[in-house]
Amino acid sequence: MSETVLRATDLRVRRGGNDVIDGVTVAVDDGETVLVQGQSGSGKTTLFEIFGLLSDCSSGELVIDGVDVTGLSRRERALFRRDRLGMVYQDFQLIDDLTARENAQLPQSHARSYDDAWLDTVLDGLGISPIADRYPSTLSGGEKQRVAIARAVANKPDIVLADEPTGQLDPETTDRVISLLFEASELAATTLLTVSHDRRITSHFETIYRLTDGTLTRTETGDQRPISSDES
Ligand SMILES: Nc1ncnc2c1ncn2[C@@H]1O[C@H](COP(=O)(O)OP(=O)(O)OP(=O)(O)O)[C@@H](O)[C@H]1O
Repeated sequence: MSETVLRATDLRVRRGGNDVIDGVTVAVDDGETVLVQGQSGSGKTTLFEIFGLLSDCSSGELVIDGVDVTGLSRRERALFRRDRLGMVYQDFQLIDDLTARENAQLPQSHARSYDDAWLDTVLDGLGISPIADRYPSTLSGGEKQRVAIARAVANKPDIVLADEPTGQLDPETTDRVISLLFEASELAATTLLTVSHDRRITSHFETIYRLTDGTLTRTETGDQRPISSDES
C-alpha cells in the first residue's frame, strides 16, 4: 500500500474577512499525480502557497513526510522546502542574471550539495542542454517553464508542486511541458501536485479535485470541456 506523503486536515485560510480556503481535508499518496482544478479566485494559488510552506494557514493541520509543518519556524520551513519540495511557480521566478543551467542548479547551490550528473540527466531529459548557457531574457515562455521544472527536481524532492504550469502556453507547448513535468517527476520519483484552471491537462492526472470557493471536492473525471473564448 502507498504511503501518504501529504495530509491536510480542515485547513482554513482567512484573508480580507473571508475564508479563501474553507476546511480543506485531503491525503496525497507517495507517487500520486494530483490535479486541483478551479476557476479564477477559487483559492488555487493560496492552496499552492500553503502546501509549499510559503504562507500560513489560519487553522488546521498539514503533515508532509510525517512532519507537522504547521509548527515549523520560518527558517525550518525554508529548509524543508529546499530539501523536500520542488516548486514550479506561475511566473517561473527565474533569476535574470543566472543562465538556464545556473537557475536549474539553484536548489543544489542553496543546499551546498551539488550533483552535476543528476542535473545533466534532468537538463538532457527536458531538452534544456542546448540552451543551458542562455539567460532567461533570451528564452521563450515554454523554455523558461522547462528550466523552472528542471529547478523543481534538482534536489530530487518528495513532492513537486506546480501552480498553473501551462497557463500562459499555446496548446502544443502545453502538451510538451505537461509531458516533461511528468517525465521529470518520474525521473526524480516524486509525487506531483498541480493547481490549474487549464482543462487541457486534465486527462494526464490520476486524481482530480475541484476547488470551489475554497472547498475541495474529489471528482472522477474533472473538467475536460474545451475552454470557450469568453473564459480564461
Ligand atoms: N491578501 C488577500 N487579501 C484579501 N483577499 C485575498 C488575498 N489573497 C487572496 N485573496 C482572495 O482569495 C481568493 C483566492 O485567491 P487565489 O489567488 O488563491 O485564487 P486562484 O484560484 O489562484 O485565482 P487565479 O486563477 O485568478 O490565480 C480570491 O478571491 C482573492 O481575491
